[in-house]
Amino acid sequence: MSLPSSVRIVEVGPRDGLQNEPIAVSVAARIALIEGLVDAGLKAVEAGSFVSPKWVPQMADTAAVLAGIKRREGVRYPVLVPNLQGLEAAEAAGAKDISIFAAASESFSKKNINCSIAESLDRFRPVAERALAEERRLRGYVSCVLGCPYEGEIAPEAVARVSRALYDMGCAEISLGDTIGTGTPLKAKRMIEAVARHVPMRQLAVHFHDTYGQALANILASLELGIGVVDSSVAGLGGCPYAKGASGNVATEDVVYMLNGMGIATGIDLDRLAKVGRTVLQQLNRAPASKVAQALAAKA
Ligand SMILES: CC(C)(COP(=O)([O-])OP(=O)([O-])OC[C@H]1O[C@@H](n2cnc3c(N)ncnc32)[C@H](O)[C@@H]1OP(=O)([O-])[O-])[C@@H](O)C(=O)NCCC(=O)NCCSC(=O)C[C@@](C)(O)CC(=O)[O-]
Repeated sequence: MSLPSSVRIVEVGPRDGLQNEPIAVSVAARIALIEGLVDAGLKAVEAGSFVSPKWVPQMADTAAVLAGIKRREGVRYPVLVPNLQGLEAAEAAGAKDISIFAAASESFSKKNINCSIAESLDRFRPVAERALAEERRLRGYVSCVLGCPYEGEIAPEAVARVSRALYDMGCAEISLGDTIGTGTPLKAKRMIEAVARHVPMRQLAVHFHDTYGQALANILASLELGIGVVDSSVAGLGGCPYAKGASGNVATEDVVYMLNGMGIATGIDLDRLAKVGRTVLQQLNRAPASKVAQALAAKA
């Protein structure tokens, strides 16, 4: 079994986590969350999204969040944009890292961004061209890679087609999203193998939600294939407002604990991370989804 010596974690809590919370978190608290995560050692922290506030009100004020954080050398603060309007707002806010987001399921694409997959790719092409011309780093997301809340099973080839299209647009990294967390390890492996026939493995990231408790097993299976980038969310916050029943992303605490135990470096201080998680959970008035966070809280 071959495993990487280090894994790069992309923290998505301040975006994927908070976008689904019924309690709106203040700009000051969003800034403090991002700063706390960077203090804990995270080198990529998704800061928010420039989407329609009618669709996702929790992400309004992302410009104010970007204006408020002290940007640190060597840390990336990616933001999601769905169209040129979003890119313009991201440019004005000084975002250097842009993420575009498509889906492998037609129904999910329509529910999430109000257009078909083909229309979304046509919409993303000029966004990608402009972002790259401005020397911004581009990340692409593919949602519903292991199942769709509206269509059920999704064929690995459908995921590969959309991933390839995003790669051809110049995405430096493609994140494969198990939006509703229905994936299991062997299915995850088959899907990644199909995508890796079109996109180099080193440019793939995995993004598992933990709805069915399969995320860590899926991550381990992905690492065995050569994946080196994992998305996760502090305290297991998260979900997608357009994927009913989708629970949180895999908790960053759980991923770091597992990787620490396997001798795989992440550069993250688990105790500091868990503290950041406890603070945000207090603000949201919620219990942690993370088993590791619960265990550490019991000891704190
Ligand atoms: C894509 C649209 C905008 C289409 O929405 P639409 O209604 O078709 O857009 P439109 O172009 O017809 O414009 C309608 C209104 O939206 C405004 N608008 C248009 N664009 C923007 C923008 N960028 N920023 C701010 N406002 C915008 C526009 O100005 C107009 O305002 P009005 O004239 O009515 O006042 C909408 O569907 C949308 O914002 N969707 C975002 C949904 C979203 O953020 N979902 C969560 C992120 S994806 C995810 O979580 C999955 C992921 C990435 O984590 C991976 C995984 O786990 O699967």
